[in-house]
Amino acid sequence: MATQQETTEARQHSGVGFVQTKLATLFVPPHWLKLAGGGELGPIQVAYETYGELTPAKDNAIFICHALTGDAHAAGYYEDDDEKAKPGWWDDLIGPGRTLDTDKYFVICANVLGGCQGTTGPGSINSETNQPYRLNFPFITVGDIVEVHSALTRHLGIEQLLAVIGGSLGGMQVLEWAARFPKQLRSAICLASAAQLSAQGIAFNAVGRRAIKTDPEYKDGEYEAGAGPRYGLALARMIAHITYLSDQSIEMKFGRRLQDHDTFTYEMLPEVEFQVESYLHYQGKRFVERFDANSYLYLTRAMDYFDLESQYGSLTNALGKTDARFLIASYDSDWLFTTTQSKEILRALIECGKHVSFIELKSPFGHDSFLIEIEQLQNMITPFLEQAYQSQLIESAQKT
Ligand SMILES: CC(=O)SCCNC(=O)CCNC(=O)[C@H](O)C(C)(C)COP(=O)(O)OP(=O)(O)OC[C@H]1O[C@@H](n2cnc3c(N)ncnc32)[C@H](O)[C@@H]1OP(=O)(O)O
Ligand SMILES: N[C@@H](CCO)C(=O)O
Repeated sequence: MATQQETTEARQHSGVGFVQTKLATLFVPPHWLKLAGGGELGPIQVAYETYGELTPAKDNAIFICHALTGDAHAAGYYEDDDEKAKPGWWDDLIGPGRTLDTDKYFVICANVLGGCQGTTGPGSINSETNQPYRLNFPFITVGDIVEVHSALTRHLGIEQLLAVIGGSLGGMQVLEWAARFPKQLRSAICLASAAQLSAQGIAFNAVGRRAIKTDPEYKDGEYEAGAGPRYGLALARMIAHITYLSDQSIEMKFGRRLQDHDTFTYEMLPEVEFQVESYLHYQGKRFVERFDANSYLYLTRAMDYFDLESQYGSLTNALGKTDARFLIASYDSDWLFTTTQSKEILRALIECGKHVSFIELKSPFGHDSFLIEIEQLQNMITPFLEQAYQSQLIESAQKT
């Protein structure tokens, strides 16, 4: 077994090595963020990480938009991580020589507005009352989330991003970014996402929220930090997690196998008989350790509200103003964000004459494939980014 020192050294020399989360304070009053749902918010603290170096021309930046429960920690390790800690959630894709090659690109990832991993959200202190916002936090939309990311990009001195990339809720942000700030991105990669959350998606979110709100520990959102509706939040995650899997992956991983015994117990307790039950309980338990219930309510609502077509009149109106090149990818086993939904985006982009590539990737892993199928992502994204990078270099050379 590796010693602590060996583990530390191995981490320091793998990928981007040790990283730190940074904080930016934006929308300092009177420059409030005007929210889509009405009202305004400020100041807003944003937790973000960067990997690689920004060029003097500030033309090599890539922004990663994370999904529902992700965070700014996309790559590397923190120096004080314990031995069991895993690297950032997309570590295999980010680093020297990797797809988001930090020898070449400056990669940014920020926690979303409304989140609970450093960016202002319902658990943050409202500077006007000195109390956590809790349910006094205003309703937010994907548009508001993108406003904050866009402001962070400008705060870092970057006028135009080489690429914006994200899966699921992250993909919604990519589309919204192209619609809202069409000139701020040169290319856009939208994975396992859609231009609107389906009715089925809203339905699952509704059940999750109900699980949280009916937990007696929810206390109308007035629970103390570190406490709260653990049972309801775990249940919400268990339900949601099923939607991130596929029938095939559940069969593959667990089938009907039993967890700790060879025959049925014919007992109601302990509750865990099958491996899949144990797995879901584990996913629920892990989730409660890292996520806040009020954030979950606000962010799932933001997803429910997302509908580019109704917001901009049509998808072509929404996506017609940008000159960005698009890469759209869906997964054949994803029943939460389907290929049909990705094709709606594709159709609109073709209709308005945009440069777009589309692929339906084959994977048994359902919606979460974009977190798991790293090799596929490498094969698809590396050349797409290289092309964006080269065309940028040519354009810059022509200008000088
Ligand atoms: C997208 C963003 O922006 S970031 C947010 C992404 N992160 C998350 O969603 C965190 C939650 N994690 C996950 O959803 C998944 O682990 C993924 C998608 C990240 C990776 O998927 P996979 O590699 O297929 O892992 P899988 O879903 O099989 O889970 C493995 C875990 O289940 C545990 N497990 C497997 N079988 C069982 C079982 N029968 N009983 C209990 N636990 C089990 C494993 O021990 C392992 O635990 P660990 O994560 O502590 O190491
Ligand atoms: N499993 C990922 C993707 C959900 O869309 C998450 O929790 O963020």
